[in-house]
Amino acid sequence: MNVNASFLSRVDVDAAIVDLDGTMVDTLGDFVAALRAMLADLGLPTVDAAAVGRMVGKGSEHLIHAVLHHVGAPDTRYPQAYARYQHHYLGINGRHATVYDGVIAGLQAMRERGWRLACLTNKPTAFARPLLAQKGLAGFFEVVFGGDAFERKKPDPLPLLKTCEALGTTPARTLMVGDSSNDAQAARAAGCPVVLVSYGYNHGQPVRQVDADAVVDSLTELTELADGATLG
Ligand SMILES: O=C(O)COP(=O)(O)O
Ligand SMILES: [Mg+2]
Repeated sequence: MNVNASFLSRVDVDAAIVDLDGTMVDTLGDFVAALRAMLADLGLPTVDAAAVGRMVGKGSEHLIHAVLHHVGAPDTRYPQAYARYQHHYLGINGRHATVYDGVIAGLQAMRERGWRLACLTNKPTAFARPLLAQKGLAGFFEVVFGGDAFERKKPDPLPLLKTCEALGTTPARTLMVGDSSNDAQAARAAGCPVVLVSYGYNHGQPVRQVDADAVVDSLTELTELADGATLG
């Protein structure tokens, strides 16, 4: 269950930057529904959920290019596909999505420890904010940044550095909590410690192969590690 589980009891943490899709909310159903409606509008073949799960994580633009390629459609369909996807996603946002077990209690425990909290996702801000509000998560976060908030997205370190700046914290004391190699690579490059959850989307790859400080099965497990609990 744990990789270097003791590291959190040794690291001083002032803040956490928490990823959204695959970490706090299981949004695969939303992605699948919006993409299938988009493909139907374009007269293209449908996609299965497992394939979508391997393609999410790098923002809407990447996802749509990948899906068009997956169904054998030319990339010239991209502008129309993007417009239809935006339309459908905004319409169904949150309808096929559920908060993972342990998220609310985990975020509460982080706040009780005095950690400052930011949400940083590659999801467009216009999708992320209503989703957090709808799922009762918005109130935990001082700042929320989507994939369009900065010049570059995760795995680039820029969004993490900008989020630390917004929180007024140093990267070395700001924990990244995510579900994929995007989050881990961005954290390593920014100099943030990083913990990954075991249950999200990692481009179809085993999350334990990613270079991270720890892998946890829930956000409550993460806060137990931070309290120095012995797990293993
Ligand atoms: O929308 C995506 O591509 C994934 O977003 P995430 O950064 O919250 O995992
Ligand atoms: Mg994610």
